[in-house]
Amino acid sequence: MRILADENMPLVRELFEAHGDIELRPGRQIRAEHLHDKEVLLVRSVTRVDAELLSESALKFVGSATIGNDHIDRHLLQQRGIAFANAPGCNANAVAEYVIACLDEMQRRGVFNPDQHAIAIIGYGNVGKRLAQKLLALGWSFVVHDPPLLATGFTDASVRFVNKAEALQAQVVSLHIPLQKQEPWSTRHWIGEAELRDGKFHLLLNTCRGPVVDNQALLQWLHASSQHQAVLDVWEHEPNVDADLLAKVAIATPHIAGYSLEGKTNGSFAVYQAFCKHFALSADIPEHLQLPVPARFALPATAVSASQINQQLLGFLRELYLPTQDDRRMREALTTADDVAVAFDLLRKQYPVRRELYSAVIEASAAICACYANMASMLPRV
Ligand SMILES: NC(=O)c1ccc[n+]([C@@H]2O[C@H](COP(=O)([O-])OP(=O)(O)OC[C@H]3O[C@@H](n4cnc5c(N)ncnc54)[C@H](O)[C@@H]3O)[C@@H](O)[C@H]2O)c1
Ligand SMILES: O=C(O)[C@H](O)[C@H](O)COP(=O)(O)O
Repeated sequence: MRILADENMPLVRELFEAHGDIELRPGRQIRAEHLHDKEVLLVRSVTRVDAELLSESALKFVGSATIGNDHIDRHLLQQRGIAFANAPGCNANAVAEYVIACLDEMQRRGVFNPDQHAIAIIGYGNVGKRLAQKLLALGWSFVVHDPPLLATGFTDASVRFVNKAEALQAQVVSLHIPLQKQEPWSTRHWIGEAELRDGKFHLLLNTCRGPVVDNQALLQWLHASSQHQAVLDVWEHEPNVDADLLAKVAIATPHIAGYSLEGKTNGSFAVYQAFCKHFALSADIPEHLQLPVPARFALPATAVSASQINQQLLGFLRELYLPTQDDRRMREALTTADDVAVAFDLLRKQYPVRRELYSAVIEASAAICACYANMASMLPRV
């Protein structure tokens, strides 16, 4: 079998080489002429899989090691009888930890106060649910907006669902919806001039897709008041980041919210398992490719109240991940770059190893475990 894969897919060679010849290329440079002799294409979000790319191909399987699918023409794949798999949920915990880490930083800067501010989670899918679990565990108040999910009959008594207007009355809005065109749930410029004018939120976090927010309207909103703050991991017209917007954003990162080692590796594993299923191959993942535990933390026996434990947990998260380091690297790289797009992609390609608190081991006394049973999502292996 001949396989073409994005070079930024971790473990791709180790996983797939037993099943065929693998050629690796930078995702943005994958072209139709590279596919004429391939049966399998493995991509990330930067490769548009459309009629132009598939014009010379006889592909049988396309895999995307991502949650988002907006770069894939799935209708076309279906028409052409090409199997497709992505990696739902692979980096959901990474994104949720990124959002908590950013809120923690905004709390430190006095922009976010969990005792006074509510967070609106927009989109209650894999990421939104993970984030909600962590907010519940931390005791930070939030509401949820996801009408397409409610339209399926979904219920969840642990959260409060609100309509869009009500969601935008929250002080903080965090976006976790797909970029999609289909009405009635189209999400391009879901936050635009009207939402920025009529909403009450003063802090906007976008970790889903750049075009979900009208970036020019956002820039004007940021100029209008120093109270208005934004955390952007994704950008309209990525990798061409607008320099004025970059300068005004509180925390800026190069589309890495999901780039924990776990998040990226899970993406490769999920695509590998779907590939094996499709071609009826054994899908065992060798033990030596499983990730080691990233860290062991101990909760002091003196931390008995919920707020003391929360502070400890946020401290552990800070030890594993500080979004301010990504922010600094991005500003340094982009403000000195001859070519912003190249610099943006290089930051992503050379992203340092980042591990999740979720896969750390946290030691705690039996009393804390009993009192904190509800913190399962923050304390996975007490
Ligand atoms: N920055 C990153 O690194 C990163 C990582 C992972 C995912 N993402 C993005 O985040 C998005 C969400 O991820 P997920 O895993 O939670 O996806 P998901 O598919 O599990 O959930 C998306 C949720 O959004 C809801 N939704 C769809 N349209 C909506 C609308 N118009 N209004 C309100 N809700 C709507 C859906 O009903 C669904 O529940 C992905 O599509 C991807 O684009 C970004
Ligand atoms: O949708 C996702 O899973 C992420 O946004 C995406 O995977 C980011 O990383 P990329 O595929 O661009 O490397």
